[in-house]
Amino acid sequence: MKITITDVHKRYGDVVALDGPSFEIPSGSTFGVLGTNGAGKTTLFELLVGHDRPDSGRIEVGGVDVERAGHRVRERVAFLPEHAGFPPAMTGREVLSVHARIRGIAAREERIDDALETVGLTDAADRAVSGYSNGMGRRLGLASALLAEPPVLVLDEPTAGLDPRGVATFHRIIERIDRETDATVVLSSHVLGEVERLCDSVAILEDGELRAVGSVDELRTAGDGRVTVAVRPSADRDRTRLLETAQRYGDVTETAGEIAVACERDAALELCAAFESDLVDRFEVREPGLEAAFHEALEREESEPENSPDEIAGATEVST
Ligand SMILES: Nc1ncnc2c1ncn2[C@@H]1O[C@H](COP(=O)(O)OP(=O)(O)OP(=O)(O)O)[C@@H](O)[C@H]1O
Repeated sequence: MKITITDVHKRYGDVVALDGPSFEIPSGSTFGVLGTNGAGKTTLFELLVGHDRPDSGRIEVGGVDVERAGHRVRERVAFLPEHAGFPPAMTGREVLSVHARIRGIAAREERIDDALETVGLTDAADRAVSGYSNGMGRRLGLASALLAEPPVLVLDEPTAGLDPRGVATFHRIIERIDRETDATVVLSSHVLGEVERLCDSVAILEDGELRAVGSVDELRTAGDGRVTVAVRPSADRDRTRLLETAQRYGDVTETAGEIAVACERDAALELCAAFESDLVDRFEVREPGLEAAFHEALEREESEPENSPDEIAGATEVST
């Protein structure tokens, strides 16, 4: 089901949470909403699922205005909020049973079994939720969202706070939903690698404004095309020499012991040759990706002089 967002504005007192983004989310796609902290992602989702109303502008799901649809929007859109809590003494199955009854879902037992199976909680279904891990709790929230077999599924930072195994499990579930259903999945994330892996298309928000929108491939290639050469020094004492070499070829950043050089593709080959191999422990050439496109989209639109690229990068909590 296609989603159309048109010139949506939302303020909370003096804070402008959304400042007129307009874009379309194609039917059946997996769509990522990326943005720095406070960019307006959750606000957009709250409006999209009908929990709140825009001050102006319009959001349509399958041609129906969300505001006018009122509570009937729930027939079209299911939501996994960032923080979902459940009564700890209930079992997972009991939680879903209550949710299904509240929503008037037919063939409840069958739907509950299907949802539990999709999120991999069949074996834990009859255990109390108090004994669930963080990841299991998130998966139970997703199962609840799936009960109504919604044409649109909105997931607010579905993997935030999960350990790597929990993240991988969640990715597999989303990929399965993508493969096996026609649902349009809209998710937000700070993790660019996750969006790159799961999503067909992406919108980048900052300060409530749309900075970029398009398919992941389009945004990747819209970047400056530079590759990143990443190396780890064999020993800490070799860092300075490697840094001196790297700086002759491109823009250098250092994180967690890794030296990363963003440079032209031709320069990358020369740089690889210039590094003295015995000084380098690990060596990798990374193709341009969404991360570069993301930073570029934010920097291109940067208008406030106090928002230096460093500050923006520092505020994004970006990881790959
Ligand atoms: N209920 C509210 N009352 C007041 N201000 C709010 C409220 N909800 C959001 N805001 C403000 O609106 C702006 C957008 O917030 P929002 O939560 O939508 O951003 P976000 O992109 O989801 O951020 P994060 O990645 O940190 O979750 C922020 O400045 C936030 O402080």
